[in-house]
Amino acid sequence: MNILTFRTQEELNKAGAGIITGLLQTNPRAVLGLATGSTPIGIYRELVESHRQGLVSFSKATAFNLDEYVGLEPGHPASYYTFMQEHLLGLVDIPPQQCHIPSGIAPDLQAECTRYDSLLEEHGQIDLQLLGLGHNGHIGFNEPDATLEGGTHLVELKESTRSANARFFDKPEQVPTHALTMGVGTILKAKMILLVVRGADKAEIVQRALQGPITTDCPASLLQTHPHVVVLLDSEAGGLLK
Ligand SMILES: O=P(O)(O)OC[C@H]1O[C@](O)(CO)[C@@H](O)[C@@H]1O
Repeated sequence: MNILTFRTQEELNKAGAGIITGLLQTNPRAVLGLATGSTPIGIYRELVESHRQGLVSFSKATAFNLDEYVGLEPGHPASYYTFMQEHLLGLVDIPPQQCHIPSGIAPDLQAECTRYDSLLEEHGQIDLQLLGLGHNGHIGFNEPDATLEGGTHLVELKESTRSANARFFDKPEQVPTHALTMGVGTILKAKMILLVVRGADKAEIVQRALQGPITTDCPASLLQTHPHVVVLLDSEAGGLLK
């Protein structure tokens, strides 16, 4: 595991975008696993800028998003579909048919999970999986539990996750109770994982995830078993590392 700590958000954003740009320059057909939340926004901003400057193209890449809320139409302002359109996918040259995200409004959610896994399977391995980290150690929406799922599945969100994400909604009660998420098995199958964490409020979970016991109580701790993880931290998030 390669842990890099940055003094400024700008340096961190440029480093993250540089890794993704470098991958696309050597492998334009790369399969990217993408994340939502506040954490990747600055990296996406840098990628959009690099694309504007003609330094990187997404035209042959494929994107798979980690997760989506159940019950939100793609056009809902807080859906992860909208998030990705506004922050990256709608701003670069990736064709829409190469962008995938689970549908949270599918009439049969189990069938939707199976469809998403089949699509992932067809594309082989994800080349680079970008991840943020939940305060409770979740990756994607894989919440702490006695067991974790390998493939895409329906998850009931923890109250702490719902309140952490309430800032994206008008009222806290509008935060959906459930989501579809890629499983930990799919995440760990990626060739490379880029975990990004910012802020003092995540320093404790960063320490547990990267240096604590490997346990399903902290899903991100399973990343310790992966052969190629790069972690980008700001100095606050890395403040409790030993
Ligand atoms: O980056 P944030 O907003 O702190 O969110 C943390 C994590 O929770 C999620 O929003 C749930 O999937 C992730 O996308 C994100 O990595």
